[in-house]
Amino acid sequence: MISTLFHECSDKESSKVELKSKLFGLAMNNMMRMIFGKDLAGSEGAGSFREMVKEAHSLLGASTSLGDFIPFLGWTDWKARRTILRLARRRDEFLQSLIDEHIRKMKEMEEKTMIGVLLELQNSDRQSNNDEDSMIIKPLIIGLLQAGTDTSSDTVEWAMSLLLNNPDKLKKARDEIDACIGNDRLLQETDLPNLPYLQCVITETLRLYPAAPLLVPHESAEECTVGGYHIPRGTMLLVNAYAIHRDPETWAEPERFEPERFEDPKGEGNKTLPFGMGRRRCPGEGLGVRVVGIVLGTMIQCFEWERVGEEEVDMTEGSGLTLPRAKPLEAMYRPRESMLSVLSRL
Ligand code: HEM
Repeated sequence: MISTLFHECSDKESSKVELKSKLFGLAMNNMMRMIFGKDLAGSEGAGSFREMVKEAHSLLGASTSLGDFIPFLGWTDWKARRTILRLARRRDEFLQSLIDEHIRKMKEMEEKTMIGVLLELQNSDRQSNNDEDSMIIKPLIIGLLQAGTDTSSDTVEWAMSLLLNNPDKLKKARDEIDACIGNDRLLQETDLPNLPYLQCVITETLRLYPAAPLLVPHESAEECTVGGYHIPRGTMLLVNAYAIHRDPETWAEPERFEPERFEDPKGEGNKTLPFGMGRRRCPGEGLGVRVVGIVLGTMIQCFEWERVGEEEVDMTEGSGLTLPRAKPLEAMYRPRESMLSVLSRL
């Protein structure tokens, strides 16, 4: 993405870029490379799969189904149910074609991929049959693509929006990167532990804009009491991370973007839960934090970023299972003079 941004802009003057589609494409390709060992950039399937992920997240938002709140009105959701089933079929066909292609090419492939390992396990288990395995492998991949793409890309987009509205924080993050890495090479994963302020920016972004604002709906396995409320078995439970993260009883000036609140481990400390908690906590947290750190850090390291106009970036939120921006982020950018030699080698 950095290389594309560099080659798409002019050397000296600022160019305008719409970041959402670029960031989502990057997250998607990243996951695809891990799962299938190949980059789907520009392929016909990749574009439509992106649309499918977006559509699924907007349909699966906990607040979009009336029947979840008033069960006898469940029939009013018939249209959404039909759309979800159609979407599931399309997604299934797309993934099946990738799995079939992988099986055909598997012998020639040198690198191990996640799908390769799963298919090998399938072959070594004589008890299994192909249909049953597809029923395990495909949902696993869908879960990863669904959970691991726009969560990361939306977080980078929100972080950049916040930084554009707070140029002093953007400068502070850039100064830290320059001091730690310099301008002779690109930021790498191993640099992240040495960039505490960048980490604070990410934590503060996830506090204000948690990628899954109501986490993922859970169901009580047993009858229980929570905060004095009786919860029958089988009740859908939503955790409002968004409200917890902005609770004025917990946070000083909760609406303010203040990465510094996480600098002091004894300060407001880690009272956020953007990845959930307990056994169903996000298993992709480590990967998500690294991907967001590398992408955001490299964007800050390589380019000067500015708002498109004088007015602040509009921070209106969209809806769905995840928390996208209502309008894709547009920004002005130009390569940093000091990074030109690194960028021109990409
Ligand atoms: C900034 C990035 C991310 C955020 C903020 C995030 C957040 C979350 C949250 C809030 C949950 C629900 C936890 C709960 O209900 O208690 C979740 C679940 C999940 N996440 Fe993430 N996630 C991110 C990245 C990823 C990545 C990169 C992957 C995969 C590679 C991933 C895979 C999953 C899976 C498979 C689940 C379902 C776990 C289960 O149901 O047991 N996530 N994530």
